[in-house]
Amino acid sequence: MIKLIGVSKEHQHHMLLKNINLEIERGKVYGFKGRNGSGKTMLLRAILGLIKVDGKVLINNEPLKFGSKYPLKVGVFIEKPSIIPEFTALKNLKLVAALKGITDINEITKYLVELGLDPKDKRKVRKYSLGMKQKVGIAQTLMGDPELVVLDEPTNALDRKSIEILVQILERLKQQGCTILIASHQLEDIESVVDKVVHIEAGALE
Ligand SMILES: Nc1ncnc2c1ncn2[C@@H]1O[C@H](COP(=O)(O)OP(=O)(O)OP(=O)(O)O)[C@@H](O)[C@H]1O
Repeated sequence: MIKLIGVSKEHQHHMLLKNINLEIERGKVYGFKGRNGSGKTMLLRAILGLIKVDGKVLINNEPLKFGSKYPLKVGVFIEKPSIIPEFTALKNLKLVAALKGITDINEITKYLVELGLDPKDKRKVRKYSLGMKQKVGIAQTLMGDPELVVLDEPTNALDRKSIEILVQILERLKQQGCTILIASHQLEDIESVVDKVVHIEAGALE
Protein backbone atom coordinates (compact mmCIF):
# COMPACT_ATOMS: atom_id res chain seq x y z
CA MET A 1 0.00 0.00 0.00
CA ILE A 2 2.83 2.41 0.92
CA LYS A 3 6.39 2.27 -0.32
CA LEU A 4 9.29 4.48 0.71
CA ILE A 5 12.24 4.45 -1.65
CA GLY A 6 15.44 6.18 -0.56
CA VAL A 7 13.60 8.70 1.60
CA SER A 8 15.83 11.26 3.30
CA LYS A 9 15.16 14.49 5.13
CA GLU A 10 17.80 17.12 5.68
CA HIS A 11 17.35 20.10 7.95
CA GLN A 12 20.11 22.66 8.42
CA HIS A 13 22.82 20.15 7.45
CA HIS A 14 21.42 17.47 9.77
CA MET A 15 20.09 14.28 8.23
CA LEU A 16 16.86 13.61 10.14
CA LEU A 17 15.92 10.68 7.88
CA LYS A 18 18.61 8.69 6.08
CA ASN A 19 17.82 6.73 2.95
CA ILE A 20 14.73 4.96 4.30
CA ASN A 21 13.43 2.02 2.29
CA LEU A 22 10.24 0.59 3.69
CA GLU A 23 7.20 -1.25 2.43
CA ILE A 24 3.92 -1.10 4.30
CA GLU A 25 1.41 -3.79 3.49
CA ARG A 26 -2.32 -3.27 3.73
CA GLY A 27 -3.98 -4.76 6.79
CA LYS A 28 -0.82 -5.03 8.88
CA VAL A 29 0.16 -3.27 12.09
CA TYR A 30 3.62 -1.68 12.25
CA GLY A 31 5.27 -0.64 15.49
CA PHE A 32 7.96 2.06 15.19
CA LYS A 33 10.54 1.86 17.91
CA GLY A 34 13.51 4.09 18.72
CA ARG A 35 15.03 6.47 21.21
CA ASN A 36 13.88 10.05 21.75
CA GLY A 37 14.77 12.06 18.68
CA SER A 38 15.55 8.99 16.54
CA GLY A 39 13.09 10.09 13.84
CA LYS A 40 9.87 8.12 14.46
CA THR A 41 7.59 11.14 14.19
CA MET A 42 9.55 12.51 11.22
CA LEU A 43 9.14 9.18 9.42
CA LEU A 44 5.38 9.17 10.07
CA ARG A 45 5.20 12.75 8.74
CA ALA A 46 7.06 11.65 5.60
CA ILE A 47 4.61 8.76 5.10
CA LEU A 48 1.73 11.22 5.44
CA GLY A 49 3.22 13.73 2.99
CA LEU A 50 3.38 16.36 5.74
CA ILE A 51 7.04 17.18 5.07
CA LYS A 52 9.05 17.57 1.89
CA VAL A 53 11.54 14.75 1.49
CA ASP A 54 14.16 13.53 -0.96
CA GLY A 55 13.40 10.14 -2.46
CA LYS A 56 9.98 8.70 -3.18
CA VAL A 57 6.85 7.90 -1.22
CA LEU A 58 4.45 5.76 -3.25
CA ILE A 59 0.84 5.20 -2.22
CA ASN A 60 -0.75 2.38 -4.20
CA ASN A 61 2.14 2.81 -6.65
CA GLU A 62 1.41 6.51 -7.23
CA PRO A 63 3.98 9.11 -6.09
CA LEU A 64 2.78 11.17 -3.14
CA LYS A 65 3.05 14.89 -3.79
CA PHE A 66 3.77 17.21 -0.88
CA GLY A 67 0.77 19.43 -0.20
CA SER A 68 -1.74 17.48 -2.30
CA LYS A 69 -4.79 15.66 -0.91
CA TYR A 70 -3.80 12.43 0.81
CA PRO A 71 -4.94 9.55 -1.38
CA LEU A 72 -6.04 7.27 1.50
CA LYS A 73 -8.82 7.58 4.07
CA VAL A 74 -6.59 8.29 7.03
CA GLY A 75 -6.86 8.96 10.76
CA VAL A 76 -3.86 10.70 12.32
CA PHE A 77 -2.83 11.34 15.91
CA ILE A 78 0.63 12.87 16.05
CA GLU A 79 2.03 14.37 19.22
CA LYS A 80 -1.02 16.05 20.76
CA PRO A 81 -4.75 15.49 20.37
CA SER A 82 -6.29 18.20 18.17
CA ILE A 83 -8.87 19.30 20.68
CA ILE A 84 -10.44 22.62 21.50
CA PRO A 85 -10.26 22.87 25.32
CA GLU A 86 -13.30 25.15 25.60
CA PHE A 87 -15.58 22.57 23.95
CA THR A 88 -17.03 19.38 25.42
CA ALA A 89 -15.70 16.02 24.21
CA LEU A 90 -18.83 15.53 22.11
CA LYS A 91 -18.52 18.93 20.46
CA ASN A 92 -14.88 18.18 19.67
CA LEU A 93 -15.88 14.88 18.12
CA LYS A 94 -18.68 16.50 16.13
CA LEU A 95 -16.23 19.00 14.64
CA VAL A 96 -14.06 16.17 13.31
CA ALA A 97 -17.17 14.25 12.22
CA ALA A 98 -18.26 17.24 10.11
CA LEU A 99 -14.85 17.30 8.40
CA LYS A 100 -15.07 13.57 7.72
CA GLY A 101 -18.71 13.76 6.60
CA ILE A 102 -19.96 11.52 9.43
CA THR A 103 -23.45 12.23 10.78
CA ASP A 104 -24.44 9.03 12.62
CA ILE A 105 -24.17 9.82 16.35
CA ASN A 106 -23.26 6.22 17.24
CA GLU A 107 -20.44 6.35 14.73
CA ILE A 108 -19.27 9.64 16.24
CA THR A 109 -19.28 8.44 19.85
CA LYS A 110 -18.58 4.69 19.67
CA TYR A 111 -14.82 4.82 20.36
CA LEU A 112 -15.23 7.44 23.08
CA VAL A 113 -17.76 5.19 24.82
CA GLU A 114 -15.61 2.10 24.33
CA LEU A 115 -12.65 3.94 25.89
CA GLY A 116 -14.82 4.61 28.93
CA LEU A 117 -15.82 8.27 28.50
CA ASP A 118 -19.34 9.62 28.65
CA PRO A 119 -20.41 11.55 25.52
CA LYS A 120 -23.05 13.32 27.64
CA ASP A 121 -20.37 14.76 29.95
CA LYS A 122 -21.07 18.52 30.11
CA ARG A 123 -17.55 19.44 31.25
CA LYS A 124 -15.24 21.23 28.88
CA VAL A 125 -12.26 19.17 27.76
CA ARG A 126 -10.05 21.75 29.56
CA LYS A 127 -11.23 20.07 32.77
CA TYR A 128 -10.28 16.59 31.56
CA SER A 129 -7.24 14.68 32.79
CA LEU A 130 -4.33 13.98 30.42
CA GLY A 131 -5.52 10.42 29.81
CA MET A 132 -9.08 11.58 29.13
CA LYS A 133 -7.84 14.13 26.57
CA GLN A 134 -5.76 11.38 25.00
CA LYS A 135 -8.92 9.26 24.65
CA VAL A 136 -10.79 12.09 22.95
CA GLY A 137 -7.89 12.38 20.49
CA ILE A 138 -7.89 8.63 19.83
CA ALA A 139 -11.68 8.65 19.31
CA GLN A 140 -11.30 11.51 16.81
CA THR A 141 -8.59 9.59 14.96
CA LEU A 142 -10.46 6.30 14.71
CA MET A 143 -13.84 7.81 13.88
CA GLY A 144 -15.13 6.64 10.52
CA ASP A 145 -12.87 3.56 10.52
CA PRO A 146 -10.11 4.88 8.22
CA GLU A 147 -8.11 2.51 5.98
CA LEU A 148 -4.86 3.91 7.46
CA VAL A 149 -4.45 4.82 11.12
CA VAL A 150 -1.33 6.64 12.36
CA LEU A 151 -0.83 6.89 16.10
CA ASP A 152 2.16 8.59 17.71
CA GLU A 153 2.59 7.48 21.33
CA PRO A 154 -1.08 6.50 21.77
CA THR A 155 -0.61 4.83 25.15
CA ASN A 156 0.89 7.94 26.81
CA ALA A 157 -1.11 8.75 29.92
CA LEU A 158 -3.42 5.75 29.49
CA ASP A 159 -3.95 3.36 32.40
CA ARG A 160 -3.56 -0.40 32.03
CA LYS A 161 -7.28 -1.08 31.46
CA SER A 162 -7.53 1.65 28.80
CA ILE A 163 -4.46 0.28 27.00
CA GLU A 164 -6.16 -3.15 26.93
CA ILE A 165 -9.28 -1.60 25.42
CA LEU A 166 -7.18 0.27 22.83
CA VAL A 167 -5.44 -2.99 21.88
CA GLN A 168 -8.85 -4.69 21.43
CA ILE A 169 -10.02 -1.83 19.19
CA LEU A 170 -6.82 -1.94 17.10
CA GLU A 171 -7.12 -5.72 16.78
CA ARG A 172 -10.67 -5.31 15.47
CA LEU A 173 -9.65 -2.59 13.01
CA LYS A 174 -6.83 -4.81 11.77
CA GLN A 175 -9.27 -7.65 11.19
CA GLN A 176 -11.35 -5.24 9.11
CA GLY A 177 -8.30 -4.66 6.88
CA CYS A 178 -7.11 -1.39 8.40
CA THR A 179 -3.37 -0.62 8.21
CA ILE A 180 -2.01 0.79 11.45
CA LEU A 181 1.26 2.59 12.14
CA ILE A 182 2.16 3.14 15.78
CA ALA A 183 5.21 4.94 17.18
CA SER A 184 5.79 4.11 20.82
CA HIS A 185 8.39 3.87 23.51
CA GLN A 186 6.25 1.26 25.16
CA LEU A 187 5.63 -1.09 22.27
CA GLU A 188 5.42 -3.94 24.79
CA ASP A 189 2.06 -2.44 25.87
CA ILE A 190 0.60 -3.12 22.46
CA GLU A 191 2.91 -5.81 21.08
CA SER A 192 0.14 -8.42 20.79
CA VAL A 193 -1.42 -6.45 17.93
CA VAL A 194 1.87 -5.49 16.19
CA ASP A 195 2.86 -7.58 13.13
CA LYS A 196 6.17 -5.91 12.34
CA VAL A 197 8.51 -3.87 14.48
CA VAL A 198 10.46 -1.16 12.65
CA HIS A 199 13.58 0.00 14.53
CA ILE A 200 14.83 3.48 13.83
CA GLU A 201 18.10 4.88 15.12
CA ALA A 202 19.47 8.35 14.30
CA GLY A 203 17.14 8.65 11.31
CA ALA A 204 18.04 5.28 9.77
CA LEU A 205 16.27 1.92 9.84
CA GLU A 206 18.19 -0.81 11.63
N1 LIG B 1 10.16 20.81 13.19
C1 LIG B 1 11.41 20.37 13.23
N2 LIG B 1 12.40 21.08 12.67
C2 LIG B 1 13.67 20.65 12.72
N3 LIG B 1 14.07 19.51 13.31
C3 LIG B 1 13.13 18.78 13.89
C4 LIG B 1 11.75 19.16 13.90
N4 LIG B 1 11.04 18.22 14.57
C5 LIG B 1 11.94 17.30 14.96
N5 LIG B 1 13.18 17.62 14.56
C6 LIG B 1 14.41 16.85 14.78
O1 LIG B 1 14.29 15.62 14.08
C7 LIG B 1 14.85 14.55 14.82
C8 LIG B 1 13.82 13.45 14.96
O2 LIG B 1 12.72 13.93 15.71
P1 LIG B 1 11.40 13.06 15.90
O3 LIG B 1 10.38 13.97 16.53
O4 LIG B 1 11.06 12.39 14.64
O5 LIG B 1 11.90 11.97 16.96
P2 LIG B 1 11.08 10.81 17.68
O6 LIG B 1 11.80 9.55 17.41
O7 LIG B 1 9.65 10.89 17.31
O8 LIG B 1 11.31 11.23 19.20
P3 LIG B 1 10.41 11.03 20.52
O9 LIG B 1 10.59 9.60 20.90
O10 LIG B 1 11.05 11.96 21.50
O11 LIG B 1 9.00 11.39 20.17
C9 LIG B 1 15.33 15.15 16.13
O12 LIG B 1 16.71 15.35 16.04
C10 LIG B 1 14.61 16.48 16.23
O13 LIG B 1 15.42 17.43 16.89
